[in-house]
Amino acid sequence: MLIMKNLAKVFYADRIKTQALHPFDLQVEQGEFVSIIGSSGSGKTTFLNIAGLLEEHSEGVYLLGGQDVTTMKDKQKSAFRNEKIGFVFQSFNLIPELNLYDNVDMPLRYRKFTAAERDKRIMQALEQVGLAGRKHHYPNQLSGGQQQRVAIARAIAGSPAMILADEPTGNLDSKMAQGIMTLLKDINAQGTSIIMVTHDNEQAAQANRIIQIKDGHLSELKTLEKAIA
Ligand SMILES: Nc1ncnc2c1ncn2[C@@H]1O[C@H](COP(=O)(O)OP(=O)(O)OP(=O)(O)O)[C@@H](O)[C@H]1O
Repeated sequence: MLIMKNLAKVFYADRIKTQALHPFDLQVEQGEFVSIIGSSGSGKTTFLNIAGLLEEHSEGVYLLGGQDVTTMKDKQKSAFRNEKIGFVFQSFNLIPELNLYDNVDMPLRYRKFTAAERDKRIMQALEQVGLAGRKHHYPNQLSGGQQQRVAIARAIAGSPAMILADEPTGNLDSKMAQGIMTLLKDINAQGTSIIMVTHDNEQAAQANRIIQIKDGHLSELKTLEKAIA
């Protein structure tokens, strides 16, 4: 589903070159749950931004769903991103002026769904995260864990092939965090691939695969002990 070959990223700022990601190969199949770990500045966000088509890679090939994203024009890329990828962020990124229903509707507005199809998708997504009864509520009327559930509903409503989650439980206490992990695992069990950046080794261990990034070098870990050592 996701194929990266010899992919690398270099930033130039003030004539300083930063090799944020050294060339690497990675393949993620449909239905896999991959966690990404690594210390601050190692390149995790850069990786996620490239995977999410928010940033361009400097070298190599990136195929998503069999399509080469390197050659896509901006408009085509945005539409492709909206269709294929759901995003979940540490700080939820809900729109405070919109109720839950309209927040989940946001990415669907850019798709060719009828109003009835959108309504069905919004309600199904809110039901899956257990918040259908609160569709008229606003984000500030919810706990952090509930807000993240709405963000997850927004991410899944368009039936993406893949969810990219950047520290999805970073702002939550451990009980709420495990609730979010359980929800992500349920969504993954239904076939959606998930790539999740986390600082939490226990959470990382709940994925099928663990990728560690160290100073821009990606490596796959067989066990988490290696990551902790
Ligand atoms: N726009 C940019 N311009 C120049 N350098 C950048 C840019 N974005 C990131 N970098 C550099 O690339 C490297 C990787 O950064 P990145 O944000 O991907 O790390 P990270 O692992 O996500 O860190 P954290 O856990 O602190 O969020 C760092 O050295 C960073 O300074």
